Amino acid sequence: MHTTAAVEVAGLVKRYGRKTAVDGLDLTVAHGSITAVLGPNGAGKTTTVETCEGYRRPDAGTVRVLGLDPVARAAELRPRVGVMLQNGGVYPGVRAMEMLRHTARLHRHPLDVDELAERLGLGGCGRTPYRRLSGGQQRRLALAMAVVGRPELVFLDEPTAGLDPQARRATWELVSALRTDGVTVVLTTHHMEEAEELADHVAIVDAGRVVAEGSPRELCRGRAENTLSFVGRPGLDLESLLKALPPGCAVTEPAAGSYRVTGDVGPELLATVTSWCAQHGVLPERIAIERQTLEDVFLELTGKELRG
Ligand SMILES: Nc1ncnc2c1ncn2[C@@H]1O[C@H](COP(=O)(O)OP(=O)(O)OP(=O)(O)O)[C@@H](O)[C@H]1O
Repeated sequence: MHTTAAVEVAGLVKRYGRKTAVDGLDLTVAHGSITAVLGPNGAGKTTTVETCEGYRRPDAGTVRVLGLDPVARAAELRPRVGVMLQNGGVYPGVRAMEMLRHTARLHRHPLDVDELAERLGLGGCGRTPYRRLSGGQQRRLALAMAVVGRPELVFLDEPTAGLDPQARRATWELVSALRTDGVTVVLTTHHMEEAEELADHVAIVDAGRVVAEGSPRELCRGRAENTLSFVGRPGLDLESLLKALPPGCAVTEPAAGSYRVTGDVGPELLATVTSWCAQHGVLPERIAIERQTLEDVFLELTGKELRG
């Protein structure tokens, strides 16, 4: 059992000159989980991740990674933490597989390099110099380098930016497999469906702070826009239906015979409503479900206008 979190960020402040990039950010990442950090351009995601990686010193607040200070204990953390930077960090003339083999040799028990390359679709470009790889190939190589040493924790900064659908799928499978192996993953992304598909925990960052967090379902749950509607005979006993529903739900009949249930709309709620209908001899027609997606929640929290 772990007694501390894999990553603990408390009150982090980071400034570049007069610009405050991170402004009192708190984040706790549980061991063995996948945490997605979302936020508009310039929200402070990369700065936060780079501080956790030990590349930047906090101006205020504390950062602990696997219980250690990432700057002071960088040497201890290096073999335990995998890092995928947004921009390569690879010498441009080096061939892809040479780079991966070199990185593998720095670790005691690396993954099988050829298998990993094959899995990420890098098999065909192993002899290509880094600078001639496509943007997507460079990202996949960076991902391979981050995980080849079997780290306990990996930071992935926009791992699927610019990837085609197949490569994105392969990346998702690799990230899921890391969780199965007990690896903790922290990733930043602009793809809401990526966070919904992969993340156990999502932190939405805006203007250098976490403005909302929770599982994707928690973040979308319980909003007025989550509704289940159906049509039945007019004048159903709304109080009786409400009693059957979990706490936090509401039922209305906005027009005669037209019903609206709001709350945590999921499979359980649908089953409860239809079973109540069956018990009361009602055949619900035109059942429709509307749920807020993570993207709706994100836009609601961070605004719809473009940021500079
Ligand atoms: N080295 C730097 N020097 C000066 N300002 C910087 C530097 N790096 C980042 N910034 C500024 O700090 C703010 C946060 O940047 P950061 O890269 O952390 O955001 P981000 O959320 O990762 O954005 P994106 O989604 O565009 O990658 C931005 O306003 C950016 O312009």
